Amino acid sequence: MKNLQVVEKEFSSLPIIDISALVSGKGNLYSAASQIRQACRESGFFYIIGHGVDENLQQRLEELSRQFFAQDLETKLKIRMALAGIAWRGYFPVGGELTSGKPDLKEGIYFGTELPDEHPLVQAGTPMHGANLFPANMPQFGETVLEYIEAMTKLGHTLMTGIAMSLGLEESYFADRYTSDPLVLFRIFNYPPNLSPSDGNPIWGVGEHTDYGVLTILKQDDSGGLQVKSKSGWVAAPPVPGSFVCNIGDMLDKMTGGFYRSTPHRVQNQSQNHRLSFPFFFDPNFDVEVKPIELDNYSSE
Ligand SMILES: O=C(O)CCC(=O)C(=O)O
Ligand SMILES: [Fe+2]
Repeated sequence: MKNLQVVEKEFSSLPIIDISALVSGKGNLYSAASQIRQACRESGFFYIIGHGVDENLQQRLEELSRQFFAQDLETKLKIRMALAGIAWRGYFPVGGELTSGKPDLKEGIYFGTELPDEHPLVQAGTPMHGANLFPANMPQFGETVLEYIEAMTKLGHTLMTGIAMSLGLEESYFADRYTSDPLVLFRIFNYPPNLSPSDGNPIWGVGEHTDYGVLTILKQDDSGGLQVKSKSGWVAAPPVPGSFVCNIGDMLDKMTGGFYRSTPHRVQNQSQNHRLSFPFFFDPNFDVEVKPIELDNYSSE
């Protein structure tokens, strides 16, 4: 999370970019790349459509997630984060996660690439590497999460080719240097309906923050509540059917010397329902050192 005092840019909405050419490798790849460039310069946020991620898989994931969170706390705590140690996986209850020191109004589960105990990195005690904690009473949940992680990892690689092209770099720039074995973090959050406090201070589902990594790809349900910080105020990022919301994290902001923006955002569930969201964080290989990207076209739009 970067220093939030950076100069914000003005924007009033987030663009919707059709990335089907990047996914298929056919058609006008440069049009998608130039739209990505503009979005990353302006707000660091954009919707994608034409991504090809199976709708049925997404529905199954959402349904199973609702079933998981609807269980009593004791059952959910059977996969609590403390049981996974440094692998950093499992369930945390409402109030169990803080943003800038304040508890968020959400519960959630952390997942990552599934690695068996015998894997050398797990044996070596590498942080964030290990087996997932899946609920034993819902066998389909684990399978579906792994299928989704696979689909999103593929999408992450595709988007990184688009981002490379958008910077005028060769398509494989990130794959060659940084993301051949990406660190992926997948979270599922459940934001309870927001019971407005009597003192008038809003309770945030997630307080204002920027994302740490390179790229975040977010699936959200139809509740709404995500807001992105523009110079003159907060811009809503409401659900758009069939889309994901993508945003740039601090690492890519740093790598481009701030040319691409890691923009503060926050969540408040103002609906009467439980809001589910599914952020997928696509980050560089765990042991790689991230360096500035030398570009000669930083100044041109
Ligand atoms: O739930 C959301 O819509 C966004 C969550 C988020 O910003 C994050 O996990 O970094
Ligand atoms: Fe975020």
